[in-house]
Parts: sequence; structure tokens; C-alpha cells
Amino acid sequence: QSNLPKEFSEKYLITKKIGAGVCGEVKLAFERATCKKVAVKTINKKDFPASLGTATQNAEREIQILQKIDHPCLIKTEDFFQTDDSYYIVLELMEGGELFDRVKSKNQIEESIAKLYFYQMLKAVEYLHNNGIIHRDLKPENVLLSSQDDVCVIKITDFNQSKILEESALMRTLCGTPTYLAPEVFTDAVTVGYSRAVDAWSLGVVLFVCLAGYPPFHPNAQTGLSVRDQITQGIYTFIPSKWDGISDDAKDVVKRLLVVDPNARLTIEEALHHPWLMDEAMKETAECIMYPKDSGDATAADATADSVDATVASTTKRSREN
Ligand SMILES: C/C(=N\NC(=N)N)c1ccc(NC(=O)c2cc3cccc([N+](=O)[O-])c3[nH]2)cc1
Repeated sequence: QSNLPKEFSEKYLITKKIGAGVCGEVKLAFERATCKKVAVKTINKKDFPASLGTATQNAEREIQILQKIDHPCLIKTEDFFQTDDSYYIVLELMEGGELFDRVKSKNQIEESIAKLYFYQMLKAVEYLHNNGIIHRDLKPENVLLSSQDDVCVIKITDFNQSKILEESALMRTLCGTPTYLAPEVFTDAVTVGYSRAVDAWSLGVVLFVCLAGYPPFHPNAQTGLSVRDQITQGIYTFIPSKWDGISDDAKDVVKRLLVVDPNARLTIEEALHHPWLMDEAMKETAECIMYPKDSGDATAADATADSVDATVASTTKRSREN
């Protein structure tokens, strides 16, 4: 780590590697002034060999997103440095590591725990969508756990593939008087604006993997179809030995998320209102660990505030959709 920016190594003491991602690695570090433990993610700019331009824009956009987002289930950046070949992002420590490794070690995650994690993922993605951000790379590797305990906070990370929804020319057109507007502009408009539905599909796959311990779409499926064809045809199997002990409600959420037609797929909001998530005990636990410091009433206030934000933002969400 000789090529660390000077002001970085003055502020942090980097120790060991704690996770290796596909682009860059994660190390444990100590903030010298406070001895506080943090994680440092190094993103090597040269890992995007192609046109460096877009890679730099890509990374700049990710840094912008990382610094703007503020939700208990989205990773928080504490500091940020860059050299001409790398970015160094200082993040909160997530000692439970990646959900990917948790599922691998447990094989299948107990339904009530999978529900607690899934609820938090839905709340995080609801926040992103209400702020005009689509993650586009939701997978167990990008879901971090705050501790080794089953009951813990999860945080979504890695916004490398994320997209920011801007007001589009089509939206401006649809706001004007359509005197001279051709009919197909209206009919085309119906299907535009569902790019966010990709996150709902991905969460369906993540939930399937957590509950069953195997992915719905995989190379050696009995169907003899390529993974791509399994996905485009929405063909997957609930293997009885894996799914017998799992509730019909849980299966139903998966079925309604793994719908090929994005317009027919459950939205994040609809998933949050599915019977499987109508579980007050789970939600109380979730609110408690997501907003730990407040007393009961303040937590309720937080939750109300959250739902107000979500409602207000969601009424304006479609207007931002491109
Ligand atoms: C921002 C980002 N990726 N962005 C990108 N690839 N372009 C990003 C990706 C991954 C992480 N991962 C971690 O913070 C992370 C992984 C891990 C594994 C065991 C233990 C810990 N930990 O903090 O104790 C871990 N933290 C953090 C940030």
C-alpha cells in the first residue's frame, strides 16, 4: 500500500484484507484519531480497461450516489480518497460479511430470518427508487451483514452498475398539450419507465437463493436450456426437498417477482404489502435494528417519517422515470 495518498495514510492505518471483490478489495483499517475500525474498499480505475472515460464517469457517478444516499440498509461512506489509478472508499465495518457467504455456510437461511433480510432489502430499494436510483446489480455478494448474528441489519452496496433516472424528453412531451402528438407516443409511453423493475426481479432471485440454497436459473438445470433461455422464459423449479418446509406465502412472493413481463411483475411497493411481509413481529424487529438509538415513540416517529417520505416521493417517482 505504498501508493496510498499521504493524507489517507496519515488518517488511517490499513491492516488486513477482509474481503476481495471482483474489482478491487476490502481491507480493515483503523482511524488513527479514534481507533475506530472501518472498512476500506479499493476500486482500481485500471480495472475498466476499455474506454477510461466512461469508467471514470461510472466511478464518479457511483461516488456521487454513495455520498448522497442515507438509509439504514444502504452502505454509508465515511471518507473518500483517490489517486490517478485508484479510488479508496472508507465505509462502515460490516462484520457479518457478505450475504453470499452466509447463505453458503448455512446452505438455507431460516424463513423468518430470510424474511427479515428481504424486508430490509425492499426498504432499501424502495428508498433508492424513490430517489430516482436503480441499483441494477442486486445479488448476495452486494448485500452485507452488520454482524455474525442471524438477527442483524443488512446493507446494500456496490453502485457500480447503478443508473440515475432523469426527467426525459418523453416526460416533458407528455406534460404538454398533445394537439399534434401521434397516438403511438402514448401507447409507447405505457411500457417506458419500468427499468426499475429489474431490481424487483433480482430481489426475487436473491430471496429464492436465501430460502432454497440454490439459484432458480443455473447451468445444469434439468430443462437442458441455457441460463439465458431459462430466464427469458421464466423457467425454474421449486425442488420439493428444499421447499417443502417453506410457507406458501414465501413461494408466492418469489413467483410474483420472477415474472418475465416487467409490467406484470410485483413492484417493490406491492412486495412490501404482500401477505408474507404482513408480519408485525418481523417489522418491529426490523425497525428496532434499523433505527436502534431512539426510544419506542421516536422509532414510531421515524417509521412514520419514513413512510411519509416514501409516499410523497413515490407520488413524484413516475414523473422522474425516463
Ligand atoms: C462501493 C463498493 N463497490 N463498488 C464497486 N465495486 N464499484 C463496495 C463493494 C463491497 C464492499 N464490501 C464491504 O464493505 C465488505 C465486504 C466484507 C467482507 C467481510 C467482512 C467485511 N467487514 O466489513 O467486516 C466486509 N465489508 C464495500 C463497498
